Amino acid sequence: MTTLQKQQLVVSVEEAIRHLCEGASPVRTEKLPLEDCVGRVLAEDFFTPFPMPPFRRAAMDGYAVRSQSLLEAGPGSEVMLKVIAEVKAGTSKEWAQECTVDRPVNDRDAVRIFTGAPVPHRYDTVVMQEVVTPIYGEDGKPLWIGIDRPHPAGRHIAEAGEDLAPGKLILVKGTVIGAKEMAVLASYGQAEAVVRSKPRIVVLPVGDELQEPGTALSANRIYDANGLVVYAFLKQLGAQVTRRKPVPDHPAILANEIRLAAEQADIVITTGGISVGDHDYVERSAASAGFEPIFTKVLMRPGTPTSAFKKEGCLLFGLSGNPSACYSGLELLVKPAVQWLKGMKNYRNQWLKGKLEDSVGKPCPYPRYIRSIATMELGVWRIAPLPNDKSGNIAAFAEANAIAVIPAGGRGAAKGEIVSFLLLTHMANGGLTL
Ligand SMILES: Nc1nc2c(c(=O)[nH]1)N[C@H]1C(S)=C(S)[C@@H](COP(=O)(O)OP(=O)(O)OC[C@H]3O[C@@H](n4cnc5c(N)ncnc54)[C@H](O)[C@@H]3O)O[C@H]1N2
Ligand code: MOO
Repeated sequence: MTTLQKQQLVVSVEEAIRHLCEGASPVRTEKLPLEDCVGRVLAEDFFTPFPMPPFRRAAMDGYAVRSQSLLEAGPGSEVMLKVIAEVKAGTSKEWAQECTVDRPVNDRDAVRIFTGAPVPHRYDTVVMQEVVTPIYGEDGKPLWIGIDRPHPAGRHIAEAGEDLAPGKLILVKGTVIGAKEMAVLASYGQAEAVVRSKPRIVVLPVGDELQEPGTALSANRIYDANGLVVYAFLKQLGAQVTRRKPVPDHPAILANEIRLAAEQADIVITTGGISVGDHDYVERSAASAGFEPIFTKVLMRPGTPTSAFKKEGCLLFGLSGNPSACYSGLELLVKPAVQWLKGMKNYRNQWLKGKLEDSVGKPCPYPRYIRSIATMELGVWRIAPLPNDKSGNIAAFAEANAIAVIPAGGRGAAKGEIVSFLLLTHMANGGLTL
């Protein structure tokens, strides 16, 4: 971190994320019914408590037989086996064993069996009913079966523990619980899981010019877009979000709002009022509310004035008021920090590589994060930069599905150059609305 002058703490995006995570710990944990754990982050490792499957079971509907009985079977020389019992899924293990107990080793017998039923110890293979010729009794049940081929031991049988041995670490803490993870937890009969609580976040849009949506727009004023942008973004990340009405450009009122928000939140996010203008009060009000700066300038454009502060267990982000810069701050900085607080092991953004479809001429002393459309063609990501991508505009970022990075320096980037990019948070690419 470079200290340019008092209170100007300049960081790169990577350094900003490191400082944010170093200064904050994952939030509280709670025990919840499994149904309420979708999208939550597991707070404890999960070790398998017993073998899976828990017993030796049939994987097909058919007949449990001894492979030895079929050694001489072949086309035209069927081996006939007597069907001595039937075992279906849910049958108690004891009953399945009892039904074949004390039979002479060489007897040619079989047990009618169904998928998921325990395989009696006597038998080492299951023959699918499609390859068996049954002779039925008066009750419609098979009395004898003819089989015209040998059958290797173990076929169509799932051995106890073949899927998972007991004591195996199968879900590590920090895993997000989705349908796949439910397969493990539910298969082991877990009714509850210990998960991280949702981070509590308060959003404070700042600016005298801002009006609430739904009111008639006065001259020279604008609607508060960022309040809802930040709210929606954080909901997609699975946070518990409260959106406040716009706060005026007034240092004492803003300091009080920040103080009140910090009492109820793990993160407070302001938008606007963070630059160098006479009426930009976020930094001063944050200090009055007892916050220490973590950084006050980020080497990125848009969103250079993005700042972060901390006070005890609370982080405060000062995002830019320009909607596109505000959104960049959310994707590049707020998202990894929120995911860290959620206790996610993969909290960092996943950067990909793609080929620029157009040159980007505008030189910039900082890395430029441009809104783009990323498409995959023949295994290669292609990045089309969107026109009119100004920090104060909304069209380009509303249309974009990616942010690509043009490296710092006077040159920009040429068409065909390989650049890093990030797919934007969206319901369709991993966001969660909870
Ligand atoms: N002399 C300088 N001026 C500026 C600099 C600079 O370095 N020197 N930096 C510029 C850059 S870069 C940015 S980004 C902006 C950031 O300004 P703030 O974060 O303080 O934001 P505001 O000035 O309050 O507002 C900027 C712009 O965004 C509109 N806005 C604000 N809040 C909302 C909202 N909730 N919804 C929609 N739009 C909003 C606001 O009306 C302004 O038009 O500073 C530059 N200035
Ligand atoms: O950093 Mo500002 O967001 O370029 O416009």
